[in-house]
Amino acid sequence: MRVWELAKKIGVSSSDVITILKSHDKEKKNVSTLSEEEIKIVENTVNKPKKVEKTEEKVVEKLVLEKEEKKEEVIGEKIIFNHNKNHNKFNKNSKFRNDRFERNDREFRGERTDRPDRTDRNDRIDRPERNNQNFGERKSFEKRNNQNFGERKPFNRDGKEFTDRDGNERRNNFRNDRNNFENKGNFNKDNRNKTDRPNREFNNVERKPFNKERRNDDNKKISKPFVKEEKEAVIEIPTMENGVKGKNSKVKSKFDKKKYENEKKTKEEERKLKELRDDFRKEDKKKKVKKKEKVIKSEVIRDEEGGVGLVVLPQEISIKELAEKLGINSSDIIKKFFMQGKMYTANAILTIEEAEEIALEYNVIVEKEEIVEVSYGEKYHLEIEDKEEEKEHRAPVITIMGHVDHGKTSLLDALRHTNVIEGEAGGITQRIGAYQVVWNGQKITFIDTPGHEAFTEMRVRGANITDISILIVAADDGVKPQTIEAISHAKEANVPIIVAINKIDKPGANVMKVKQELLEHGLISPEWGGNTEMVEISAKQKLNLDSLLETILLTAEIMELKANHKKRAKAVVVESRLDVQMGPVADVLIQEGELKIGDIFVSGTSHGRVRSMLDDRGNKITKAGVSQPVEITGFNEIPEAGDLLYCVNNDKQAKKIVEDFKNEKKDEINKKKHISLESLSKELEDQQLKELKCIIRADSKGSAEALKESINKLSNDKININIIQSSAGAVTEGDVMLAAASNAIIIAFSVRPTNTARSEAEKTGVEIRNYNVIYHVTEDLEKAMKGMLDPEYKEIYNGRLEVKEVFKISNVGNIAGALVIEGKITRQSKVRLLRDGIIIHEGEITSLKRYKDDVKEASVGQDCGIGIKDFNDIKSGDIIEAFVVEQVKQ
Ligand SMILES: Nc1nc2c(ncn2[C@@H]2O[C@H](COP(=O)(O)OP(=O)(O)OP(=O)(O)O)[C@@H](O)[C@H]2O)c(=O)[nH]1
Repeated sequence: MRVWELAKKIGVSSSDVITILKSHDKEKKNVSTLSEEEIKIVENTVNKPKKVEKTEEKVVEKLVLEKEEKKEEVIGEKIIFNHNKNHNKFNKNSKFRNDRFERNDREFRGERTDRPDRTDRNDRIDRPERNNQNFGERKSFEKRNNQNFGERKPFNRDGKEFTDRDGNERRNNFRNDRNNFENKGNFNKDNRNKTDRPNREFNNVERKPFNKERRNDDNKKISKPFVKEEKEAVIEIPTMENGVKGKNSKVKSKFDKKKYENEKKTKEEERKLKELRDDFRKEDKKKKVKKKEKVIKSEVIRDEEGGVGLVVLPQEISIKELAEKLGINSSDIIKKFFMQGKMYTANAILTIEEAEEIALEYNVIVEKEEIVEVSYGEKYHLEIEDKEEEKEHRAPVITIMGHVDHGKTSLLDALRHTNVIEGEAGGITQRIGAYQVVWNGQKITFIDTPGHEAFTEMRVRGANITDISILIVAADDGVKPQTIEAISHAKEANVPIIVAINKIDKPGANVMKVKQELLEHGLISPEWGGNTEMVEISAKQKLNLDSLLETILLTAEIMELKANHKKRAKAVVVESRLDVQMGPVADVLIQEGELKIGDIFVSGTSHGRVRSMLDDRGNKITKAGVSQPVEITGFNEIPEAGDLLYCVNNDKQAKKIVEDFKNEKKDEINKKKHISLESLSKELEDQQLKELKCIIRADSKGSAEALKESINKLSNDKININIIQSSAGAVTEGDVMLAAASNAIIIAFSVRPTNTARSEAEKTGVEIRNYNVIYHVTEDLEKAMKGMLDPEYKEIYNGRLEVKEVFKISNVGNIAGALVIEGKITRQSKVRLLRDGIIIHEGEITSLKRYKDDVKEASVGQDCGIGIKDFNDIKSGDIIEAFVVEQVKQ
């Protein structure tokens, strides 16, 4: 007979049989065949408890009586001994067993069962034996019945004592448990009464929950708390034969009591701990405040106790911050302002003057914080400083500048072909924004964006990429306005100039004349004792190009141009565009390190990963070194020319930098203030400015010179006035760019800016001051230098109109038939009549009509007729600038 067969026969579980045999040192499995002797052992063991059971029942009855007296509830025990199959709806003995049989059966058939861990159950399984012998090991059952049951947890015999102490709660728990249990559907109610046990009188309706509880013993899918209770039950509760346990209920009662006490204790402890913590926090806070105060006080530097203090403050500060810095209460400051009739909150922002006023009341002098401009690279720790020994020679980077038609493009093209390897028909196929030539084994990089505007635009963006500037002057034309501009730009950028006197092949070429003119602008050739190299060339005929290249290399050698070739790359965007197929494309010039395919980078507001790389000849390459121009793709958006490109560690870092930079940029645009005459006095006061840079534009060369002389005389030991450019003609975009890059103001003498120059000035915040009397210019500058320039009136630009036709009307005069090309003109507008950017007349309008009607204003795109007061010299093509003058509120 096998174990499971015997178990089935005698009505116990196989595990019980195994356990019984185990206690007799016989290791058996469910399918093991049993000997006669083993069967007997099992049968004897199983039969014995019946007697005990009776004894137990008696004991239980006795205990129940005791329990009634003590009114202590015990939940499980009743059910343990509940053998009344008639009323025990939740009798789980049978269910328990049947389940087991069923499981054993399934197990035997090799089916998966949710059999719980047997090791956990062994204690329970050997119950029959325990009833006879093993209880004694722990505590003799008899002894317990007589003495110890009460000590532990006597039964609640009537099952109604759930109302004592935590009884209600417990009952609820049971209800909940029951619900939970039933919901899980683990309990087979149909089997509940399938027990052949006699004398189950203990059952009553109230005990249902207990039975349910007990069912959990077998149910391993029960919630955690249940399992926990079950475990405790295993230790504490005496059990009957065939694995029926009432311990769960008993333990439940014990557990609940303990739980209650524990909970109470824990809550009490928690409360105390919380109180303690709060106290501690309060103290900590106090300490912190004290500590803070100490720090705050230390911000005011005093020579001696009670002496005058000094504090450094930013341009704008909140009351709260000021109070902290002064080591006082913000409410004190608020009160002071309140007394002055100003209602401020602690977060109100004060001007430096207001802060100074407050500080003085506390005997503290304010020093204004110096604003240190941090570059993009420095801000995000992208600039890596190199040790001298890490740096190696690098190729020079050259820009060509000069007056229109003096041969910039011709020279760039000529130079481009100087190193075309023989047989390379067609020369360089890919034209990118820069290229490299090799001369005498040395590389020279040329930036292929001629013109000083491009050069300055890069400078405005903080990219000073040019090492040497080539100033091209046509020998047959001499120094022209743009030549002068180019000189100013190069000088301002502190870039050495090499003059290329071009077109020497032309019959009218006069090199001497050119050199003389250049001398006037501070460029003196070495033969005349100066240090500006001058090479006579012909770009068209490729004459003397080699000597130009040699001069470049020589100058570069003197400059000792070096860079670290081995670190992560830093580059500058020379040109950018959107390619339909490749997306954003940029021509970049490597300035440091090595750029490789796959490198992750940031560049201004864009970022990306180098997807493809082409050299200046259109060859696909995988890496590029210092001074090498390459075309790369992989940007998420088009970068701007002049943006610096830095390789970073990962995509995450790149995104973060760009996000930060975008936000910063927004703020900067709002904050960035360019120098103006009004701000001059303030900046002088703050000692932030030692030099005022001016760009002069006048209606004639003569007036420009006269103005330059008058202004130069104004320089004193406190401030130097530096005229970085002075020429005739309308204010150009280039002037504005130069002013923006150099923090200069533009003095427009009887001239006006071009449309693009005006919008650029608006964008960059460059001040263009309009004058038509030299005396007024010097007067304003003097006042500004003394800090006495109080602007009373401010000009507000309205719009521009182009004169299309002029109508002569008798008794009225000339009327301009004009089209509003920008903004608007109103009846109140003042006007300036401009011809070639030069102010011909400034005055008021007498009439503003559309068709035959008088109108208040005419907007962009509309035609109108304008009569100008006391002025008839209107010509077709003239520009009328409309503006209003407003008084500045003091
Ligand atoms: N004879 C002669 N003509 C030249 C020389 N270099 C340039 N040219 C001519 O001068 C004209 C203008 O030359 P570009 O190279 O276009 O001048 P640029 O300075 O680039 O002109 P922009 O791009 O308009 O500013 C062209 O017709 C050239 O052929 C030269 O060395 N000799």
